Amino acid sequence: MGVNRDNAARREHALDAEQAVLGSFLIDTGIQQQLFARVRPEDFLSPANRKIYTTARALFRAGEPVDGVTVRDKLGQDYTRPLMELMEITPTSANWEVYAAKMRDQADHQRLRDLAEHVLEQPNLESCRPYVADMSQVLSAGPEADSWTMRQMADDFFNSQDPNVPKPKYITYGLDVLDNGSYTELGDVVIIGGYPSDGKTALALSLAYHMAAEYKVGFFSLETDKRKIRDRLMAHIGQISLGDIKRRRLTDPDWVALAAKGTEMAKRDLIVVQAAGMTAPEIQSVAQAYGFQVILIDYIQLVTPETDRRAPRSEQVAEVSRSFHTFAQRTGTLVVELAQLTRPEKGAWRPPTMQDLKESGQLEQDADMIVLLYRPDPEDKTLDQNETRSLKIGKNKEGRRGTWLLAFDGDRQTFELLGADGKPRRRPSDRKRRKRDEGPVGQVDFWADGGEFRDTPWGQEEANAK
Ligand SMILES: Nc1ncnc2c1ncn2[C@@H]1O[C@H](COP(=O)(O)OP(=O)(O)OP(=O)(O)O)[C@@H](O)[C@H]1O
Repeated sequence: MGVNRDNAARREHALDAEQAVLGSFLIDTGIQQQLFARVRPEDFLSPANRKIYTTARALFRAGEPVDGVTVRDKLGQDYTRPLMELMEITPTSANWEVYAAKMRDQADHQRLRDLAEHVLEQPNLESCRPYVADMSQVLSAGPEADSWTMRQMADDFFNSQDPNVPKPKYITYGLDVLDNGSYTELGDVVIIGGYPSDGKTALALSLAYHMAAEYKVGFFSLETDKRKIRDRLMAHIGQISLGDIKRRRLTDPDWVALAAKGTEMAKRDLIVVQAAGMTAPEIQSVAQAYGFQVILIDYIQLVTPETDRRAPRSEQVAEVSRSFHTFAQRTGTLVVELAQLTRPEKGAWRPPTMQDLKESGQLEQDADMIVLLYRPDPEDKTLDQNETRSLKIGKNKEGRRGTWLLAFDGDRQTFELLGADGKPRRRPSDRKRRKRDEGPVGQVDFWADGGEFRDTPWGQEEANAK
């Protein structure tokens, strides 16, 4: 009985705070910008209050005025009375921040209680982990925005340039055009866009394997079966034929090649997660539970949206995109999202652009770097459709953009930058022709040649407009 009374009192208290926050922005337009940036929809325990809030915030974000009339127009006549009451019972907007903090506390407390209930239902320690990770996430999210004054910024800048301070560490991908021309760090979002079957998964697996030498990497596969991932990785790592793996025709030299990579493989911290049907928060919980520093999502449009299923597809994808953007920043995780591109209307071939990212412009907005991978122009008879790919850096917030030609060896799931002579440094077909008795291919550095990022005849750079 006592517990129920406590719950009821807590709820009543929370609803008072919600009404005070809603009333505040309805009577005072001056606080709206700050309030809409600080108050999260999930802080409202009452669905009706949350609806008023999200409607008003959507109006504000669309640049529309927000007051009792405009919000009522969006919500319908049924809300006339509740909106009027909200304005009547709010004497001042001066205390909105106190009420917003109360709401946040209440909502976080409720979330913890819900998660604790889930923990109690779990049969073993392992299945508790995602919930405990979520609990620590709730507890670590501070209510205050992380702000920096100009003075603090200047001080920090001078300190950061001190020669005694270790240089910043940027992510290396094992692909020289990315390694030398981008400055992505943990906490960023990178998109690899491509049409189906153009090699996004192959490229992402190679990047994941490379990054796993330094970071704890999680590869979330929403589409490809983990055994297929395994075969592709082994073809890539051992530089052996994927076709031979499929047909179980591996020879002694192939086994030797794989065995030679045993020590290297053991040191790579790469975990493949079968993630079909997962939502963004579910992926994020698993990522936190495993402590991944880098996650790759194959592919983003397959992540199950949490929003209303009847909402337009673009809104659903936008929600997923924003969720990963916030997650990357909040947890300092590098998020690499694979994304499908919409094929252009029938007609002449054209290289894809960032606007072709399927179903959402939000993806483009949330990314720090966007890489597009595609087959060359079919009319260009000098380039083989199967063995060549273009790699375009379409968005590079802190670096240069450009387009490069790569040789793609599908049978070994390996990409290689084309040489200055316009030919692959090692032609895929040469590799295929390699005699079986030649033994293992010694080369591991499937892209990294450590060379300088240059304006080369085979890479055309574009002026970075942004
Ligand atoms: N044994 C093989 N020999 C040659 N090429 C192969 C072989 N196996 C697969 N490939 C090629 O590898 C590529 C694999 O594409 P991948 O699945 O990585 O593309 P994707 O962009 O992720 O596509 P999707 O979005 O449909 O998953 C394809 O171009 C395929 O033709």
